[in-house]
Amino acid sequence: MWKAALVLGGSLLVAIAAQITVPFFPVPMTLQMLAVLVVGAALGFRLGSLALLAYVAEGLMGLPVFSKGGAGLAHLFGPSGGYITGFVLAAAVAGWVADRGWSQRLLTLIPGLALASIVLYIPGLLQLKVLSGADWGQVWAWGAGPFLLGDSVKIVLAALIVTGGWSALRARKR
Ligand SMILES: O=C(O)CCCC[C@@H]1SC[C@@H]2NC(=O)N[C@@H]21
Repeated sequence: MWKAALVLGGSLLVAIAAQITVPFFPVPMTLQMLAVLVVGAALGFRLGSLALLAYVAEGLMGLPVFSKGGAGLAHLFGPSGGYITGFVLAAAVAGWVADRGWSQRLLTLIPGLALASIVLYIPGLLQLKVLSGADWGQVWAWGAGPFLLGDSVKIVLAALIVTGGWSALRARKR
């Protein structure tokens, strides 16, 4: 029961983060990546992946959980939809990293979350490339360049939130 609550709670966190946007074209700046990394690293591979699969299922059922209240197959296969596929993969990688005990220390979690973020970008950029037919320079300028600095901050923030959360839990148990 509590596992279902964690999965649904994780998907809700990503849905809320999707509504905090800065309108870049054709891919918006959002807080989803921060939420995805926190959910994956906090819940681990199995529950983290399930939370993001639940998120995608909610969007496909018509709930306005994607960026700017988006939903449905058209959004998933639209210009920013590849990143949504990437979110599932990134949560899985962040969870895999956590399952190895690397979410206890910033020194191991930050590189792990950076790897998850690279994995997130692969389907995002590939889908943008296929849909737009633009050259890779343009795809990079639309889909990666404007976000690299902000997303680096999100990686560090996510690592601070997760390691801080575990420290607080350990302190309470003592
Ligand atoms: O439409 C959606 O719901 C997905 C939006 C994806 C936005 C991507 S995630 C990686 C990069 N960082 C951002 O802040 N925006 C893009």
